[in-house]
Amino acid sequence: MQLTREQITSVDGQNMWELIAGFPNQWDEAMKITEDLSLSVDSDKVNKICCVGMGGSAMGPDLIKAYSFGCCPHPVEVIRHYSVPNWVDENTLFIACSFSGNTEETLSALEQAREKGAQIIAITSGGTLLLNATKEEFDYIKIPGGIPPRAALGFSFVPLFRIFSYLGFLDEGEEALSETELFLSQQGELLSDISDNEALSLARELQDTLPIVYSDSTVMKPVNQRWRNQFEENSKTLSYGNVLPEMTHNEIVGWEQVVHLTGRLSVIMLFDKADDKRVRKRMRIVKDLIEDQVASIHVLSTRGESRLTRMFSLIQMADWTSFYLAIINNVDPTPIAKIDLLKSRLAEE
Ligand SMILES: O=P(O)(O)OC[C@H]1O[C@H](O)[C@H](O)[C@@H](O)[C@@H]1O
Repeated sequence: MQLTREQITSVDGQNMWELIAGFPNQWDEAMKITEDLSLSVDSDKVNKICCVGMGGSAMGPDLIKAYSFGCCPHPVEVIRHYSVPNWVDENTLFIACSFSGNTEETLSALEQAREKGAQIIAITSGGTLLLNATKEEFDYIKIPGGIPPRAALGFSFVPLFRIFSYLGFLDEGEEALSETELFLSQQGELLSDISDNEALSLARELQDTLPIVYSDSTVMKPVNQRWRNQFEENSKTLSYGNVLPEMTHNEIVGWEQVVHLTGRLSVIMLFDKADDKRVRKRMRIVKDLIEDQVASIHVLSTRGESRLTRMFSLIQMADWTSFYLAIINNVDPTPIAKIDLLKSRLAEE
């Protein structure tokens, strides 16, 4: 059954539709903002990279970490906390990512990294982070503001791509950025056709279930995480996930005692052509072993040529699927009432 425009506009009060549909343009804008990037970081000194960010602003760092897994010569760590690890020092490239520039965990971690003499770059649209960057004169990339951080993934990821590329840490270049932009426009056209599209059909099959997302643990790990985060923030639907091979050493056994949930769980398996072959085989076996306990099981494969395009092909699918699930659930995808409530309670103490 198709959706109507009226159905969408009556639920999507703050126009998440526009943001998801506008993602390819955002990608293009982010490429333009960062095309003449120049940094004062001393790349010869850098021997490890530590990124900090929370929620939607940790997704860019997670993606660059996974994307550069096979080519970056240095370890990359992503911190989602007030504190930084003891190893952060003057040879650490420390990238602070906060869309608003006011997230307390990110600001606290940044302060510690400053004290330890790390080389700092900030990616933000404003707030205290931008203020600190200008006052304390560390490198920053200013991105446009005014939208929910999770809808600003192009603005948070492309600068990271450009930083890593500038420092010579990547094996794919500009052509991967352009291929991704073109791919996102073309796939976006298909996924925004409300008469019938893949994301909408998937959302319908997921309705009234708890979606569980499985994937390989290297390149696809943050893509897996994006699916869950978007189900949670956009669709207001609890989602769970895990990565292979690890889950085949413990979690798979847990499927023995979920009889009371049979029919209430759905599984999404994310595949990429570069997945480890043994992991791929494990994934297929897992599918066989759990198939009769789930409401539905969906195998999704990345599309496109470059690793970058492939990762973002399923990110865009996640964004649209979570959007449609929100509309089907009759909830506005934009507000995040529970996070707002939590923040106001935190401010009381
Ligand atoms: O990007 P920031 O402004 O630092 O925000 C990070 C996170 O903060 C809040 O919890 C928002 O509700 C999240 O959606 C967001 O991703």
